[in-house]
Amino acid sequence: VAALIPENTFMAEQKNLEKSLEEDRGDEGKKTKKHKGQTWAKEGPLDPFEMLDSLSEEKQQEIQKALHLFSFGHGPPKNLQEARRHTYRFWDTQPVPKIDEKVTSHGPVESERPSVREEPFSLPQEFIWDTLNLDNQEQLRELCDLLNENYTEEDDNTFRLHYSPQFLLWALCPPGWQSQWHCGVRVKSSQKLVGFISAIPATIEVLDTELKMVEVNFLCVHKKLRSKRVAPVLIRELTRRVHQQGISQAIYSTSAVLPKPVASCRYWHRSLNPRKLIELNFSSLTRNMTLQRAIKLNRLPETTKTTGLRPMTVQDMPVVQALLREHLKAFHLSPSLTLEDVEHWLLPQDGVIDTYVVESMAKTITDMVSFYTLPSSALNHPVHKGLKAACVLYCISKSTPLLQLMEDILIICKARRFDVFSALDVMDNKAFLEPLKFRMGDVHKQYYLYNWRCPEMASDKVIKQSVVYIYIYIIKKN
Ligand SMILES: CCCCCCCCCCCCCC(=O)SCCNC(=O)CCNC(=O)[C@H](O)C(C)(C)COP(=O)(O)OP(=O)(O)OC[C@H]1O[C@@H](n2cnc3c(N)ncnc32)[C@H](O)[C@@H]1OP(=O)(O)O
Repeated sequence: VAALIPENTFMAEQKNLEKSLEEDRGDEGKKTKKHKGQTWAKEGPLDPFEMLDSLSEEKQQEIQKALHLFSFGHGPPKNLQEARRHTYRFWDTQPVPKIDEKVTSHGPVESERPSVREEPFSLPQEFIWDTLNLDNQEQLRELCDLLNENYTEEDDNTFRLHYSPQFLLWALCPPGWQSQWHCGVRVKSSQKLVGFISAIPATIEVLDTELKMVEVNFLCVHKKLRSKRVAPVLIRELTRRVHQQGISQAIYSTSAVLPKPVASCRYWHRSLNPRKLIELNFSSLTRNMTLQRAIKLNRLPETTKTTGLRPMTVQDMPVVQALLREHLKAFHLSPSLTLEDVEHWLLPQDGVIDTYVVESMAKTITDMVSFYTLPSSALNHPVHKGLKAACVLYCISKSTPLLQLMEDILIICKARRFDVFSALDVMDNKAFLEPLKFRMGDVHKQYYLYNWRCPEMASDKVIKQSVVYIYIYIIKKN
């Protein structure tokens, strides 16, 4: 790395950027000063973006591998012990409970309406804010590229996410979406998109309180701009834009441990194509396990058992909504879904979202399972081009035994050439994970509420599902 990057280039850039961002971090313990001109890139020895881009793909990958090796121990804490030792320069300034706080009460951390500043938070002069217009194909494609190349937490360049434009429209434009909540950062000179954060509207039941809030997702900073305090500026700017609409609470989930999780969940994975997963190094063979035994262990019946299991249609929407409403009542943290929400989030869309329902002899819908599709591409693999994952969103079984229903869904997914099926241990999922041979991943997912205090809850009391798993990271750790 040192040989490829002129000495001090990144250090100098980082100092300038840090300085500029600090001037805007008034509430990170420093007084806000007026923004002074910055000398990022142009007066430095070389623009690091141009320099790295001019290298061959092979060299860039070598650098990324090296950065990955040297980056252990950096980044936000991954567990509670690390969190207790970490100084949260940004998060300690936000209306969230402290990491060690014993929360026993419910309610807003700050109940007064915040005064909302009119103008956006300022960026170093080489960068500009850009509200993305996702109706514009070009901008949607740019967002796909940013996320597909940068939306992984740990990257050793073996896999790349493959969000499609349709998937992002599904995830980012549900009923009530607002374009100002699709908040991007571009390099002024080249217009390259290098940062993004989003919010979508959500009505969430937290215990017995229904709150209109936003769900924050797709926080992403280009790999070459990491660790420069860009993320806090993106979060502040999005918060300002959400406050402008009179909303003061948010829900979000990350694998990082921040102050302070309301619930912690874990990923589980079911191999549908064990040979491929092993060849791709996603799964590994444990001691005493041969490839043949792994294939046998994961074998599924050829045909499904449940009569009346079929894809959901528009006509099913009201019944599915009622089924969900009834089911969600049992949970402490759950979304409240309108008919339009059900249409948007659950109605099957090829390559994005699938929902299967069970129609009884009496023509009523008794059960449902939904899952979304998350493909990724394998980089530099001699045989395999990519990997197709299904991630469960909701499963409700009222009449069909849960194990039978889920096994049938696994059979359908295998027939549809999914390689792996993933689930979090939220809702009632624990009941089918081990019996159906899911394997526990070693990555946790923490759920957070912004500006809302509430005691910690067990994962099986949570039903809020985020549609954006950082899949590659999760699977490889399995
Ligand atoms: C009322 C409305 C409110 C709306 C807002 C509600 C809050 C929403 C909150 C966001 C919900 C997002 C939900 C999702 O999308 S979760 C998915 C997050 N994205 C990724 O993992 C993709 C790959 N990684 C990246 O792009 C970067 O590493 C990111 C952008 C994550 C951090 O960039 P970078 O690595 O270059 O770091 P920095 O130097 O700029 O900044 C360092 C500061 O940032 C804190 N940090 C690090 N990672 C996260 C994280 N995932 N959530 C919140 N904070 C995070 C960190 O503790 C430190 O603060 P502190 O330790 O000093 O205090």
